[in-house]
Amino acid sequence: MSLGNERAAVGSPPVAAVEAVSVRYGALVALDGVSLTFPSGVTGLLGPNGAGKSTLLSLLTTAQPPAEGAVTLLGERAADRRTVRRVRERIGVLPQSFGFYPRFTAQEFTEYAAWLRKVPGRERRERAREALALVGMDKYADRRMGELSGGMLRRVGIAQAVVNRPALVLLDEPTVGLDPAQRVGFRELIRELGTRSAVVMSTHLAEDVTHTCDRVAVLLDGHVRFTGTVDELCALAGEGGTVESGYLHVVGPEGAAL
Ligand SMILES: Nc1ncnc2c1ncn2[C@@H]1O[C@H](COP(=O)(O)OP(=O)(O)OP(=O)(O)O)[C@@H](O)[C@H]1O
Repeated sequence: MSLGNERAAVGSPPVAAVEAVSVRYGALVALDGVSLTFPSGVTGLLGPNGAGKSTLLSLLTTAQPPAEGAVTLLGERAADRRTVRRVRERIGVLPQSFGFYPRFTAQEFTEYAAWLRKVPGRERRERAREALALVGMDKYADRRMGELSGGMLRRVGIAQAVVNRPALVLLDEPTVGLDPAQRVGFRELIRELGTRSAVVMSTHLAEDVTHTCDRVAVLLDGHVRFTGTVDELCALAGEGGTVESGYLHVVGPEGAAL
């Protein structure tokens, strides 16, 4: 089955980019002149609590504009409302927690997400089926959302994020609340998504990055402290370095809590 977005060729322009973006909440500076590019494959955002990961994701979802700087999505500068509306149709989002009507079945919920993303009416049912099959939830398509386990809900969360065959998928801590076996399955799923779309995911788990990501950006106090491949991050800690030791090398004692 194909979701229709082949991996971009090497050397093609990034799928998303932020340039010198700043975000403030009152006096608090959540992002301070951050520049990053997001190519195809899976990019992990690592950083301690409050580093600015969710704020950066919210810029990429177009949920909020930056106070300063530019956000470019799928080759278009997300500056005016029309452009934002257009690019939104090609983006998939799994927020940290998502609301749902508990009496909706998984199929109905996913079709509803397809409607929100402007998938044509005649295609919605099939696309929802396809997305639920991708996350291994096809056998639970008729089960009500209020009756699903936490892990099943996360799977449906991914299904709704990819139902529009997005070119860019944004996942905010997708493995939170999953048991170890579910986490392994989820990592495979995210790697699979990374072969079809550019995926950006925030996480607190070094293991998620080790097993899932091609590239990683480390944020601390609203600044980018590192960006590069996972191997490059590991190498910072010397021979035998891991994502965790590379991360600690980058953030030092002040950012030690992932
Ligand atoms: N809506 C808001 N109003 C005020 N301050 C906010 C708001 N959202 C985030 N912040 C603050 O902005 C900073 C960055 O928060 P953000 O949620 O982006 O960090 P994070 O790296 O995602 O953290 P976590 O890992 O805990 O989810 C934090 O200091 C946070 O308290």
